[in-house]
Amino acid sequence: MTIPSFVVGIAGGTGAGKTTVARLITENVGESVTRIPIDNYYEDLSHLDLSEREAVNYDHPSAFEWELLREQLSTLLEGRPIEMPVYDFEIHNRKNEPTTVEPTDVIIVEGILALYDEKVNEMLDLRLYVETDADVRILRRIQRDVIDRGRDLEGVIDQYLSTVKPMHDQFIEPTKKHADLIIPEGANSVAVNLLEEKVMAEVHGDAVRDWERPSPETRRDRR
Ligand SMILES: Nc1ncnc2c1ncn2[C@@H]1O[C@H](COP(=O)(O)OP(=O)(O)O)[C@@H](O)[C@H]1O
Ligand SMILES: Nc1ccn([C@@H]2O[C@H](COP(=O)(O)O)[C@@H](O)[C@H]2O)c(=O)n1
Repeated sequence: MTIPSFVVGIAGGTGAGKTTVARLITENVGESVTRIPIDNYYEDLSHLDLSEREAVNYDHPSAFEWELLREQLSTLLEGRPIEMPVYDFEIHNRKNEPTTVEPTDVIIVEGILALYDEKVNEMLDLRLYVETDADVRILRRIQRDVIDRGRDLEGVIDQYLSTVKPMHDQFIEPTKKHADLIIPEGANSVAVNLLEEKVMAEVHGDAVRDWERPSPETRRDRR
């Protein structure tokens, strides 16, 4: 049984480079890492038809099933496997079959609101916020949504202006204050190399953890 020793949260706006950072910092540690994309914890919307699901605001915190994420994360932290839901962006819903996820030394929790929920934050050993300019992010998003997620250009633009951008400003960007580190320009190589070394040290058991998370009060005092 593996009890995870290092849980990293990676938040940031759409297209900021969260998935890329997660991939790069873990690419040399093989199977010792588990990635938990919080997209998989979008609420089950099977009770809605496709056109209703298309109209949902997927950037609002209420779109996520936080209780399930908390529960499954703490199960992994106890060294037990979970049945993680799997999300399908083309149908705006979970797939029928979940996937079994075993606990590993390092766990990466990644998504636009990965630093939003207080209870999830408490389970994170390291909180990262990936920050990339909005113009770069929207260009990346258009490309990705049209090519990989089966969307049309007009729909991507409408969604960006009506929900993605306002929710980013209201809910996602403010979670930056919970971050231990802010990574500018997404996958910048200096930050990626440092974090990769840290992840490898955790996996090989020679990591030195000499920090203690400051309480919210101490953080405020430091400003
Ligand atoms: N530093 C970077 N330079 C160039 N392209 C990048 C960089 N980081 C990410 N990308 C590209 O931008 C797109 C979105 O990145 P991704 O990591 O999926 O973002 P997120 O997970 O934050 O939505 C992907 O096509 C990825 O290859
Ligand atoms: N059915 C859905 C669900 C989510 N989205 C968008 O995905 C974005 C989050 O994923 P990133 O990889 O970009 O971080 C989020 O901004 C949602 O708008 C969607 O379009 N459709």
